Amino acid sequence: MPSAEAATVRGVTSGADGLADLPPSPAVWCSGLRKRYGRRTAVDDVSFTVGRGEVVGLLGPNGAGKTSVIKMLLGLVRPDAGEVLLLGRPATDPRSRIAVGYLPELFRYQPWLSAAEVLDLHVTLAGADVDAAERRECLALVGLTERAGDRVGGFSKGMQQRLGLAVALVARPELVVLDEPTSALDPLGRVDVRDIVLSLKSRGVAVLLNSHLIGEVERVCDRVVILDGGRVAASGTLAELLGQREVRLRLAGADGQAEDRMRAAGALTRSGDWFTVQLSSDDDGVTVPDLVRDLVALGVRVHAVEPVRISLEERLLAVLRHEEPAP
Ligand SMILES: Nc1ncnc2c1ncn2[C@@H]1O[C@H](COP(=O)(O)OP(=O)(O)OP(=O)(O)O)[C@@H](O)[C@H]1O
Repeated sequence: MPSAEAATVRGVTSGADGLADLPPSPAVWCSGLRKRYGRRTAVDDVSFTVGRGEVVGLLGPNGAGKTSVIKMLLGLVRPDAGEVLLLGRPATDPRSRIAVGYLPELFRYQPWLSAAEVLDLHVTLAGADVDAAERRECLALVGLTERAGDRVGGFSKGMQQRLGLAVALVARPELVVLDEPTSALDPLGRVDVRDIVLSLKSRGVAVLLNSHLIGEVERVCDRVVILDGGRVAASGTLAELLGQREVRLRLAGADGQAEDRMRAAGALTRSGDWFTVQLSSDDDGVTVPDLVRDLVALGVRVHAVEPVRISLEERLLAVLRHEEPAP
């Protein structure tokens, strides 16, 4: 039983004083989301969760339904069916969105206001207690310190997207929803967003990230939900989706005994001083460390240990081309 469920059961069975043991509600919980536009089904029976402090990537081709799902989560589009809980409250309750930051796919801010004034406006709208120093820090985080007093009407698209990110972050959210946050950003800006997402995660803030930049998703996300034709085509942790199929070892002094030990871990191939061991799909994560320990004990010098797994891009393409069964 997953630990969260176990904790829930503990909390319920241990009576009133066990309430403190209850795990916090997920940042996002949605079940059976469905949306049709005319005769077109945009979203069909979509369910997933984003845990507290978890970074979840939403992937899928154009028109897969990613933005429609995000809008339904945030109450911007009414689902035809399904339920949403945000930070433990039904999404139909406006209070569910108090601690949610959102960067929309299409962002536009009041062109007559300065960047600092846009932030002030959003702090007021959120009813948050964020002092002037913290607002300045937020603009600094997205690289807009120099432009804080400039009118947004004169901003480039990338600068407006950076401002949108500051708007999403300024009221100290517990959940941040980013819909293609780097679509207008230069490579440095993309790295900034990656760092910001990782820093949110380290502070326990949950992030739902919709991005076509698969490398970005692979670097920052704990879990991925792949949508295709409005449905969840695959979902899971990166380890579940990508697996660890092989390990490559560069060894010196590997004799027959060392090769036998490697064969015990999986099928072995050799090219010079590189050895590749195929791992079994139900490997519980101890095979490689145990193997390295035993090789060292046999007097082998271990120069390199490289896990080999498919990239998220390869996995995504395989799922979308129906080449592999979805996990
Ligand atoms: N307001 C709308 N009216 C009619 N159809 C819509 C509307 N919004 C979305 N759709 C349709 O719903 C489907 C899903 O669109 P959505 O924008 O959710 O996809 P997406 O996965 O975010 O795509 P992209 O990666 O191109 O941004 C598409 O077929 C789209 O044409």
